Amino acid sequence: MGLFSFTQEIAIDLGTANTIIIHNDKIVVDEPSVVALDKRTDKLIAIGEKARQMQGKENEGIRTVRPLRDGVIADFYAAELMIRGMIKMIPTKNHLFSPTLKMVVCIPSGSTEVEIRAVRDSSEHAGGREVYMIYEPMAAAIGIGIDVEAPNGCMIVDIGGGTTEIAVISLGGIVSNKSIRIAGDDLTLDIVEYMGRMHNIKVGERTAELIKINVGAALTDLEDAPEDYIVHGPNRMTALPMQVPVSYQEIAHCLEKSISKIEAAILSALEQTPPELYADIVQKGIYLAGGGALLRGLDKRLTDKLNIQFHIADDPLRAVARGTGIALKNVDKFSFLIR
Ligand SMILES: Nc1ncnc2c1ncn2[C@@H]1O[C@H](COP(=O)(O)OP(=O)(O)OP(=O)(O)O)[C@@H](O)[C@H]1O
Repeated sequence: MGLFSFTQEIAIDLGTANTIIIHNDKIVVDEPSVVALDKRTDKLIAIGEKARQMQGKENEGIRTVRPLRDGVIADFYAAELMIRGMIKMIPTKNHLFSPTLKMVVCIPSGSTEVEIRAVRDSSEHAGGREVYMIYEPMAAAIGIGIDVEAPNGCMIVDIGGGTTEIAVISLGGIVSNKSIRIAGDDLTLDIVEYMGRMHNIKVGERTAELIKINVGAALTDLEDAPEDYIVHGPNRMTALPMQVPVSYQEIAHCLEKSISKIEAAILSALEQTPPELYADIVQKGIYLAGGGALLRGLDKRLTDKLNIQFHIADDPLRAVARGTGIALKNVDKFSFLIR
């Protein structure tokens, strides 16, 4: 290394929907996991929010790409450009020399060897010299503030964009885990399909996501009910503009099937949990993390259905990133990090 080389330590929550980077205990990047590329040359045009704004509005020369699908890298080239570009967004005092990167990156607990390799390769190509990986539910648990090394079982349900990860953690390891490819993005697609079928209105994924955020619900009877949300878009048949008020009750119906699948996966994970750990989980409750945890009434629905208390993590969209940041400071201590 040269005389002026310095090490920058970063933690990356590389998500299907959002990527968050932590540096010096602070969130320095929080952007949608999207890149816009020149169709002809494959050159990078925009990253993150700027690229997201181009989604669905591309002209002939531009394509937007989400490099991750279902929690894993689906497009290596785009993933590398995205990681590199987001690292460049980190405000740094020293612009003259590029730093040596020490990174902790989180990966879905169901990742195959090939998928883990893909994250490592992309991180190294983006400048990582020392790359550690951590499983997402472990990072979520640490981010929630759980002592993951204690001889106590805890269950984390992390509902992200592409995957729902359900894991039981004890003594610094994942005892059992279940990862299903039904999560926030599937709920969004349910809404796209529903709006077309029931209201004859064509909506894109961004509008459907806004519907989910504004009136998405897991119960048809909410104590704190949101007002109807007005959706604007073209009629599917006539292409004329229309506006439709949507209530949370109808969105709860529309999401029912996917939520039931998440519920069934949690139940099956509980069935596979060893009895001693099961008792700990019943006593402490189950923790919900990831953006999906924000769906109205989900915690209540699960609590009532399974008769175990569900707790929503503080700022659930950032729990995994917070935990990854803590792991970064403890790379010598946490033996469960993948080197
Ligand atoms: N208020 C909300 N209500 C419901 N869903 C929400 C809300 N806010 C965000 N989401 C959803 O959360 C998902 C993103 O969550 P998160 O950032 O935890 O996922 P990710 O880490 O990018 O994905 P993955 O873990 O699958 O790789 C998106 O599908 C988004 O639509």
